[in-house]
Amino acid sequence: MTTLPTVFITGASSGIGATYAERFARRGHNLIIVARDKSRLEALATRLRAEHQVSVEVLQADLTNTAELSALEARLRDDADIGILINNAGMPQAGGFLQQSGEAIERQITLNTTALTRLAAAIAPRLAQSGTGAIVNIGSVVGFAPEFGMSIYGATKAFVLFLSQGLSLELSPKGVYVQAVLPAATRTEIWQHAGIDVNTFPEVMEVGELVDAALVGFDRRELVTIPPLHVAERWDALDGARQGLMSDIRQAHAAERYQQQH
Ligand SMILES: NC(=O)C1=CN([C@@H]2O[C@H](COP(=O)(O)OP(=O)(O)OC[C@H]3O[C@@H](n4cnc5c(N)ncnc54)[C@H](OP(=O)(O)O)[C@@H]3O)[C@@H](O)[C@H]2O)C=CC1
Ligand SMILES: CC(=O)[C@H](N)C(=O)O
Repeated sequence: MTTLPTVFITGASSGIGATYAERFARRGHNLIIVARDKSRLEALATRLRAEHQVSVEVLQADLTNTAELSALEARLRDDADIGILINNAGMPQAGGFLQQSGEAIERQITLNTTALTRLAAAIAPRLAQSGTGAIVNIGSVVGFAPEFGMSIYGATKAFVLFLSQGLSLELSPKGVYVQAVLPAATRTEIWQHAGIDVNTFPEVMEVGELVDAALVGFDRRELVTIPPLHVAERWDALDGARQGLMSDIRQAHAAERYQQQH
């Protein structure tokens, strides 16, 4: 019987989520794995139970379905064994802004931001109450890069970073660790869903390397983990510039360049 917290992982039927499941099972954590494809989840669960002697529960859910999301929220609120949430499920954007239907936009924003936020909100009060636990949100370097031409996807990932920074400020004083993980191109099925041949990219990270690096950041209790960023000071400079900008915001008057010329 393990005393380690149970890890609740969304989007665990493939790619980064399935790899997190494998890595946490290897560390001896019991798991709750969530996605729409039940047979893939069951196959993963069977393998992890056999290889690592951990308990793995499968929850089939579409996170864009309000009733199914509500059931997951209730579980996160009530199950005191769950101490780590890996908010990983996400979908890419196929095509540019002009190619998006209203339904596709809503689905992507719902999955990548609303569901992620609601699941974090469901578990956070219990973790804050107990003064322990972790929330890991999977963003993307695309959230830094409007130049990449994935405006909606990138905006959802910028949201994930902002939310994680805000949650960390609010929750870390209460003992809850929040991590934003920002991968760049990683070899998973997401690229097929985006209609992009990942083999045409000059560089792609293997998913095991990505998750192992993210877990190094997790173990260090790092707030923002960007495995493909080789010069860590770049992030420090960006965040420092943001804070510098805020220190130059003066609320009483418009800046001189916006003053009417008389
Ligand atoms: N691979 C990459 O290059 C990068 C990925 N990321 C992010 O990493 C995360 C994981 O993606 P990745 O592993 O690459 O992609 P995959 O497509 O391999 O995995 C996506 C996972 O999300 C699940 N999922 C998709 N839609 C829903 C839904 N409506 N409800 C519940 N689960 C859903 C899928 O399962 P199912 O279909 O069974 O529901 C699957 O398990 C995403 O948030 C992605 O944006 C960030 C940067 C780079
Ligand atoms: C399809 C993508 O854009 C990818 N998931 C990424 O975030 O780099």
